[in-house]
Amino acid sequence: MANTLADIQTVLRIRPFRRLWTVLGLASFGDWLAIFATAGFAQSLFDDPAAKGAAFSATIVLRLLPSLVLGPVAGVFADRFDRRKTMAACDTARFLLIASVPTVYLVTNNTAVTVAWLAIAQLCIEGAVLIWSPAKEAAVPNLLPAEKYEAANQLSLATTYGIAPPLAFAILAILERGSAVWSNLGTWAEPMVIALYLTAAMFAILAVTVFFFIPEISGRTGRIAAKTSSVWNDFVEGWSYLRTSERVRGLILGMLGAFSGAGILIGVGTVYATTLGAGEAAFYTLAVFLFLGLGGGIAFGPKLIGELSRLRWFGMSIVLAGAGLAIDAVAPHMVFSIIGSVVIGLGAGMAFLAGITLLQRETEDEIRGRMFAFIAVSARVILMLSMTIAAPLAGWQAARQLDLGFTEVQISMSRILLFVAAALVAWLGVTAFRSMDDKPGVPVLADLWSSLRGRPLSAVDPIAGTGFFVVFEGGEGAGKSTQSVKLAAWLKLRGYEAVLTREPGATELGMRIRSLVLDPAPNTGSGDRAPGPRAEALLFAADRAQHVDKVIRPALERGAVVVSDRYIDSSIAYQGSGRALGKNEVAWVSTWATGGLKPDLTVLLDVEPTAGLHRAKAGGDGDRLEQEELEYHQKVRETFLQLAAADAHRYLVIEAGGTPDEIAAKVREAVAERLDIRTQTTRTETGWPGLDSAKNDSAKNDSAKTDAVETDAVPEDATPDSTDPAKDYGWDAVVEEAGRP
Ligand SMILES: Nc1ncnc2c1ncn2[C@@H]1O[C@H](COP(=O)(O)OP(=O)(O)OP(=O)(O)O)[C@@H](O)[C@H]1O
Ligand SMILES: Cc1cn([C@H]2C[C@H](O)[C@@H](COP(=O)(O)O)O2)c(=O)[nH]c1=O
Repeated sequence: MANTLADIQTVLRIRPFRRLWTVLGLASFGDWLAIFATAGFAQSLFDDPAAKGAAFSATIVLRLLPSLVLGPVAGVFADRFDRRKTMAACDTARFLLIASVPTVYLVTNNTAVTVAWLAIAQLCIEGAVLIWSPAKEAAVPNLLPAEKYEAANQLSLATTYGIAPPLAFAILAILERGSAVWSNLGTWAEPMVIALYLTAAMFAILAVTVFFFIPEISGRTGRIAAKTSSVWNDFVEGWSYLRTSERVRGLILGMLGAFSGAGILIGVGTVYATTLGAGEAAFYTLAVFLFLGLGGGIAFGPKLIGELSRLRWFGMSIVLAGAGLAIDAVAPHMVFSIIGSVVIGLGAGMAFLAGITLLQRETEDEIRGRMFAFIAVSARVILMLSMTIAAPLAGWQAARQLDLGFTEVQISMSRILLFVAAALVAWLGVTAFRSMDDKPGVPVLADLWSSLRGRPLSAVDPIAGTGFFVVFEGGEGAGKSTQSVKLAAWLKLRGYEAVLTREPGATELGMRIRSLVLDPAPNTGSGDRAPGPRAEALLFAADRAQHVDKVIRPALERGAVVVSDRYIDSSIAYQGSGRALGKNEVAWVSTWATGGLKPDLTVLLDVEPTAGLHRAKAGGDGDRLEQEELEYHQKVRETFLQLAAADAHRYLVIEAGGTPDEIAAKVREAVAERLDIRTQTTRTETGWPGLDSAKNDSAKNDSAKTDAVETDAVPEDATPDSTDPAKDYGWDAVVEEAGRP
């Protein structure tokens, strides 16, 4: 998934996209030229410096205003009409409008008329942009396979924000510098007049290119031909879609959060820069680093995060931008502010790229235009609002010095606002993460770390049922089999469907694997019959994959309580640590093998290895692993204890020196407590007949519940299926245990 230059080359080899990308490049270039050429042209109409400044900002503001009026319906155009014709029509409109501005000036030679027309033209140009952009964004996915969207977006963003603006500025600079030469030719040769005609010509070329040379843009996967609903219905449909799609809502929320942070940052920027005591240029320096971070995030983000889920990446990037804002808020020195700005840029750039790509992927063709329009408009409104609120507030109240001992920090309103922005952005990032997470239950940092190394943790395969999964772990002879049987018998007697199982060897395939890995002294003949460490790890993982697929998952889906003698932790301890293959590596293989299935409770029976081995071997030689050195078993024990300490909630550690019945009582207590929690939360949704009947029984006779193991018989309908090795395992012992006086 991580993009390389090769991905970008592949994308450019797709002809319709290559043409659209060229169009996009020209359009962005034209847009930047149009913005600054019209603003520059407005300035040039006045001599007074104050009027010049006002004219410049007024033209920019005029461009933002239409989004408030036209914004809500702009996306409807993109979804309702042929996108190619919509784009060509908008380009034609931009050509005519931009060309009209210098023409009116040249024809009337009247400043008032020109200014009035300029204002009208500006409003209309922005209207055209508002309709053009969502049509373009929505068209991209129809020209490319989904896995190429990200590379295409990298290319588009780099063109729009990296190549087009400097080119536009360079053209304007050349025109200004050369004005001495061609201004003698007449008013028509004034730099900004030429710039506007040049821009207009660009849009004429675009209209022709889009209309005649990229027919694929018209090709829709949606239901354009059958559209009969009204514009109003389309508008309402866009809003309803937002309400129903949690992922798209999370995406939009996250993006708007990032824009509000950006607005506050821009609003307080200049005042904040003064608190750093780094001179006038501080603001511009920070802006440069912010944009460097932004470009870095867009260009290298996908490569950096490797295989991380894009849905997770989006939320994380926004939180990263929030962290950057927090760094800026507390930075005692310009160097820290620069670091903060780079971090903000990185986070924002990656969030922007991930956001656009995900929106293209997650939204259906017929609604996509409205979603892009919604983002474009809301982003503008939020940017304007946060800037206008933050800017005047930033200067309110003088800054105070805070002495930290090693350095002094200025506490000012601008820093407080930055902190508010940081908290807001981080909160929205977390909210977006939660509502979009495609790997619930998979630890975030471990997933990030594994993804950076090219091995993302697998998403947990969901389980439909409400079963409960208990695992016994521990070294050799710790008493796992003894306790598994006792627990299964106790559960059966309470009316649960208890499935007693083990690793390795709970399935037919597993039995074969068991003899492959455990049979002692296989080093006969060529001497390579004993599995090497990696083969051993993979054999245990293969046994586990089969075990989960054929025994554990189906049982949990039925609502049974699964009691397993060993599971993943044994691999982590014996192969990861004992064989020194790496605990994380081995855990990753097993997580993949099991689809991320974790036990609800792991009972670790901790036994000193010498004592355990003595019990387990019972005078014999033991299996291949039991024959390992004592040091090996010490490492195994330590690893089990470390695993338990790292997740205390999921583990019950019992010192295995007590009598079997004492240990069994502790296990029962822990299981009963957890099963009660489970039933309280899930019973009304799904029911759990076994448990319900047990509960009813216990309501009738509470004392019978505690004495059940001693007095009840194993229910008849719980007879195991003799063709299934998992059910055969230990069954006789369970029956015997249940009938024990
Ligand atoms: N609490 C205990 N105290 C003393 N002996 C015990 C205890 N629990 C089990 N044993 C005995 O120790 C031996 C090994 O017990 P068990 O098979 O249950 O252990 P295990 O952990 O499953 O062993 P393995 O690792 O070989 O599978 C058996 O003979 C059993 O009767
Ligand atoms: C699941 C699993 C097991 N082992 C080892 C641990 C024991 O030595 C044997 C199993 O014997 P038991 O009498 O059935 O307990 O296999 C392992 O090394 N890795 C594993 O993942």
